[in-house]
Amino acid sequence: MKIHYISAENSILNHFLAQLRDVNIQKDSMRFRKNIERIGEIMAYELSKTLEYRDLSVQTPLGVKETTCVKDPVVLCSILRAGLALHTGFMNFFDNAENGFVSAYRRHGKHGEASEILVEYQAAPSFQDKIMILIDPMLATGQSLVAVINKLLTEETPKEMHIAVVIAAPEGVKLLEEQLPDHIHLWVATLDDKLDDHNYIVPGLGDAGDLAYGHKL
Ligand SMILES: O=P(O)(O)OC[C@H]1O[C@H](OP(=O)(O)OP(=O)(O)O)[C@H](O)[C@@H]1O
Ligand SMILES: O=c1cc[nH]c(=O)[nH]1
Ligand SMILES: [Mg+2]
Repeated sequence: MKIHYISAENSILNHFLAQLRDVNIQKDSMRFRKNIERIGEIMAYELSKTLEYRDLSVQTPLGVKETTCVKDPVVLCSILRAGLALHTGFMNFFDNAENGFVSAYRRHGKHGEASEILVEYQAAPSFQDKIMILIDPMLATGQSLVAVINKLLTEETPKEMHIAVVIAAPEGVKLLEEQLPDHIHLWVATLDDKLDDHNYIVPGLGDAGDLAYGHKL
């Protein structure tokens, strides 16, 4: 897997990440969603630098400008729920992209123990031979992303596959490296220290889905 750590050099991205994590600022759910969206825009821009471009002639009122545009169709696909705000940020930049949505949740056993990840809902276009960007802000154990990708890749083969996450735990990065093909790109806004006993990222930010959309039952 090719891993790209976006906050390796200082930028305004760090302001948005700091606000996401801040236990007081993050209580403002509109700001929380907006900051995830802004990070999605930054990640989309960074990722766009690695894509292939084709020539384009643009007619202006005064002449013709030879320029370039993204060569291949892009499919943005996010994992519900927490992926939605990050998805909006990517969509703001890849405005012609097709869009897909999948669900992933952990089924708990009778005694509360965690079992397998179920990927049940899927509403997505074909991504055969396209640039596929899979979006989820939190990479904790990595099990949700592995389950989703294993299901998606049995159906079709994209030209390129990119995974975009905001905060990653080392445990999740390791699982993805072990389980996913080498050609996949992983884009990480920031890498944290570890997981806690409940598989939350430390220091992380808490529960991204709940902070963006409220507590679920
Ligand atoms: O790497 P993993 O250990 O699999 O965990 C990461 C998953 O957990 C979060 O979703 P969550 O299950 O909280 O759902 P939500 O978006 O509805 O809150 C997050 O958005 C990922 O999808
Ligand atoms: O820390 C975590 C781990 C998984 N999902 C979250 O929202 N936060
Ligand atoms: Mg959640």
